[in-house]
Amino acid sequence: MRFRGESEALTRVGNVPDQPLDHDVRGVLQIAPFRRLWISLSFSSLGDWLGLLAITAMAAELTTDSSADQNYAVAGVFILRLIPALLFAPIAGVVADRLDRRMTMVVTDVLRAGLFVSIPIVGSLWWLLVATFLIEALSLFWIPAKEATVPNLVPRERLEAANQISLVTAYGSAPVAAGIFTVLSLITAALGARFEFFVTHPASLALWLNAATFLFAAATIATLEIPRDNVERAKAENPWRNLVEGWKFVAQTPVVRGLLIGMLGAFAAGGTVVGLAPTFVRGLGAGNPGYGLLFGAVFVGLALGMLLGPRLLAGLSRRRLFAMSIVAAGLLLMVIAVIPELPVVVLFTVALGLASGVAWVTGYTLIGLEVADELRGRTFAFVQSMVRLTLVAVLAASPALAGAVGRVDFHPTDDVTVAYSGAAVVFLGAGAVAAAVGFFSYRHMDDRKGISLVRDVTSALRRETPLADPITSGFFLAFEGGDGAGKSTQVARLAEWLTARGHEVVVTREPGATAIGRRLRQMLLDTQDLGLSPRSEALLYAADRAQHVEEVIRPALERGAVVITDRYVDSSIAYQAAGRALSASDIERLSRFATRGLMPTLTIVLDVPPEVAAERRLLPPDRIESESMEFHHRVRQGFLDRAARRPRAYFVVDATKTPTEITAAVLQRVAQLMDESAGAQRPGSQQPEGSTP
Ligand SMILES: Nc1ncnc2c1ncn2[C@@H]1O[C@H](COP(=O)(O)OP(=O)(O)O)[C@@H](O)[C@H]1O
Ligand SMILES: Cc1cn([C@H]2C[C@H](O)[C@@H](COP(=O)(O)OP(=O)(O)O)O2)c(=O)[nH]c1=O
Ligand SMILES: [Mg+2]
Repeated sequence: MRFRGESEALTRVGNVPDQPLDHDVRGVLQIAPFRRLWISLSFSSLGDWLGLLAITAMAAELTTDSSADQNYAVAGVFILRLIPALLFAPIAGVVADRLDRRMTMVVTDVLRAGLFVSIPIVGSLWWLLVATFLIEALSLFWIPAKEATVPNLVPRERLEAANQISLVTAYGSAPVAAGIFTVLSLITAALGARFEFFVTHPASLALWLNAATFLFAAATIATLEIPRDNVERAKAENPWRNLVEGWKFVAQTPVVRGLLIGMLGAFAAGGTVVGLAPTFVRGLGAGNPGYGLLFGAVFVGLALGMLLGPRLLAGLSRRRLFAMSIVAAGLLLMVIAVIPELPVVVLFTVALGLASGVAWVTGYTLIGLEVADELRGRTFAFVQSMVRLTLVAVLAASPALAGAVGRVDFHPTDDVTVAYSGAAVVFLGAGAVAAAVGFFSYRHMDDRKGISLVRDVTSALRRETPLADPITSGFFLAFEGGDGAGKSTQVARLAEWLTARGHEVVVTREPGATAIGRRLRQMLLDTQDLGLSPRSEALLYAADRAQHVEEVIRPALERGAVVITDRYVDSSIAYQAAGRALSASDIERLSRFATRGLMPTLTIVLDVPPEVAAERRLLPPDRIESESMEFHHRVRQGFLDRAARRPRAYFVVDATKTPTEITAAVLQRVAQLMDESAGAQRPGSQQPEGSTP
């Protein structure tokens, strides 16, 4: 069963955004409503960190008996912060989608402020734990409401910049909070001389300041207008159905599933690193300073990745970028595990942080771009709860696993021994898992199947227009060969056969299939010598082709038609590159620019010696036909070389045979191709029933 509104629930952008993503940070902050949300977010994240510091400090103070008890109290705080996610996240998602998101944020902020104020006043450990649990539960309602709101305030092309700012602010406020906490501790000490209360409750100031940040955040949000789409749809059903619908959506939508799996892989690996970093560093023979260095490296990398990564690869499909960065993070973790040298480890850790930062930002952006408003809250809530669940599981399991593995000695040669700690071995495994998961997620949601990743990445780095989305419907066949090889004859026969089999067939040619193209054709084939230079000739053919693809070929393929073109890119390679001796790679680049990378499924080359072809000619020769025999020999070789390089995409026929023989060979090959692709369940391909031979 498919999810009811899948096509509407996904707001499809296409992987190559129509408008390039705009990473101008100042620009996005000029959007007043987003700026207000961001200010509020900055204050509440500052408050969050401050609260975490204050609460853990207070938990330790309230349990003065023994250091073991203190550890338990602190661990208890962490566990209490994670548990609500499991219980409430799904409900929080439904709330974020059904209710007014602004009200949700304001109410949760005010309630959190109240709880923070109450902690030092009640002053007991049990209340501290209860309040922590409640605060975390409230945050769970606040987060999906906030995440789902960002795409409503910011135009799509600025969404990624908005996410970058939000994430960097959320994590960047941690050191600021630590600084404030230290200052507050000093003030508290001074106040303690006059008021007994501050001696017994040293974390109170931090908690109250924290409460103030939440009140401020609430006041800021209260003034915000949040436009919503389609809330009515979510409200039309009962909450229970909303919940089930949210789960189904996540489980049945490939992008979201791929995203979730990728994020879980990344967080599992990340959790392992956090949990085992101290042991791992000890295994390297580096103590606390090494640990600090490694932590710093992760944060520097994360910040770099969040800020620079998306900009560096602005033109790349976000789905590809997301999965790729998770694979990279996994591989980097494996490298870190096997090289037991601190400087190398630190360097790779920066890279690891970078890859994770990119994955994080793009993951959020993808949800914002591709999930429709009324399901977004539930999607974010789901991601949140799964991430936390994974973290708890991994944090609990990885130390035990590392202990069970123990030290492993590796002997590259007889007299050399490299010792690996259990932590290193677990890192290796976690890295492999993350890489595999990233690869799986890539396969799952790749939206540019058929376009090489390397190609996409290089053109993104070079700031070239990315190749267009691959065509997944219709069939694209090209006939190539010298003048008089018999192309027009064969095109007509193939078209007739395909039409008889029930296909919509579009027959077209180059140059001159469009109004612009016909004018270009006149210039190109005029026998009167206008002194056209080879480069300008190449550009005119490319201009004709660009118009041809845009006006004729792409629309027909999108309808699911079979397009047969008499000449295409290979003619330019053969005539302009091989014939006119221009650079083949220049011509190739020019053609890619003109076609945005659209290539035929199959190219049929009719191969004939130019002398034979010239004898078939009935009309007087045009400008190109008038070229020398050497020229036409080079052209012929140009076609054959090209076909030899990618034999699977070409079918070379000896065109000295009779037309009937050639047709038979061509029909057989085309029928085979269509059967193959019908077997491969190519979406949209027209395969009328009863037409298989
Ligand atoms: N296999 C063949 N053997 C002999 N003559 C052919 C063959 N195919 C086509 N012809 C003839 O050669 C001439 C050029 O054919 P055409 O299909 O227009 O070639 P192209 O489109 O490649 O220039 C036409 O007069 C056509 O009837
Ligand atoms: C499409 C294309 C054609 N040409 C030349 C080849 C042909 O001589 C001419 C097109 O003429 P046309 O009469 O359409 O071809 P044919 O004689 O094979 O039926 O343009 C190029 O040089 N470069 C190209 O990219
Ligand atoms: Mg022809």
